[in-house]
Amino acid sequence: MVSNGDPAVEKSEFIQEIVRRNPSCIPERYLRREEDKAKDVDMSALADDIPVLDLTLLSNGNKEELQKLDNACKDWGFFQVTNHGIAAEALQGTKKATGDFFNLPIQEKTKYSFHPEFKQGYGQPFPVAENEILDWSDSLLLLLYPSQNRCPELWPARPPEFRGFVEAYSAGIRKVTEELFGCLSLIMGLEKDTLLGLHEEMMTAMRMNYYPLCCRPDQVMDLTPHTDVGTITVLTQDDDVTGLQIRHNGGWVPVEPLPNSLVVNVGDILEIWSNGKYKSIEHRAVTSEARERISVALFFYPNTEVEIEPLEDILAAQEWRRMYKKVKYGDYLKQATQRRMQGKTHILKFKI
Ligand SMILES: O=C(O)CCC(=O)C(=O)O
Ligand SMILES: [Fe+2]
Repeated sequence: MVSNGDPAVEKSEFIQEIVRRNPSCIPERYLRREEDKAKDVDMSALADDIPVLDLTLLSNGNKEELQKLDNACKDWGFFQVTNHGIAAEALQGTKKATGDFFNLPIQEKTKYSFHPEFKQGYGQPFPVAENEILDWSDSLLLLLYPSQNRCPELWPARPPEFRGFVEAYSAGIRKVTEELFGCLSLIMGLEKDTLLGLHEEMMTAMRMNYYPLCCRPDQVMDLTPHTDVGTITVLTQDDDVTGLQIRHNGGWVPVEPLPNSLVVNVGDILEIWSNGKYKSIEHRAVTSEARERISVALFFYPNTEVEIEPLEDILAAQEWRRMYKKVKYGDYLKQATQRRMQGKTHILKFKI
């Protein structure tokens, strides 16, 4: 019996609090279904095949590396990036500040509780249906760019270095992202500044994920399988605990942390712009060890007024038909945030 049946515990919104009160309790609402577990196909043997790219080579126009980027986006939708120019101290400091925030007393953290109107803050960002199984994670979501989307009152004051790290880290990751969009534009046969320009104003949101330890990690899901709804996502994760898994050939492949590297994935909008050439891949978080884990994801997405559809130049160069309808990004985002992330459900609505 893993659930202790205490209704006060079962209603708590923060899994970290539930674990703190009783580390051996797994409330019913967090237990995975047996039939879902039975569908898991372990493909960890392929972990070493997930591409690792060198950003300096990419930026210098190295043909072989650019070809690897093209293959990575086509075949995996995920890759790791080294030589990206972000100092190890900035990466480690951001993760440490994230951990320090989550380790504050709950009364301190709830000062930054999720604000439904501003759509950011600490806590569950999506409405959850009564019968839905909950994820074994808590998160802090902050909208960073454009700066008028910021809610300074939802930026934690503790630890004191939190704000400085987020500012420096997100500025560094935006530069990496701009560089990647330049390289992607070139390999898609477009002008170098096309993809960045298509955003009109590149928006950025940051989700800090905290996965508390679990006495029976096999019984829970840290983060439900989903795709990201922007153009690309750049993530930094703990160096010494594997948790992120990606869908590949019907199974799940772990993304083994490569210290001080970044994990990048294709989001739904890049899949649409490329008319399906690049894939927004389902991913999830699980832990096989009784360990806590942290990840920090930066999501990049276009201005909400931008009309999203397969690019004309791409269609002209492809042998297959147009695969997605036109949609205003704000409408895409609205339908995607009305319910919890789940599989590829959002993009499927716009498939022709
Ligand atoms: O924690 C991870 O590695 C994955 C996080 C993620 O997929 C997300 O925040 O969208
Ligand atoms: Fe994600």
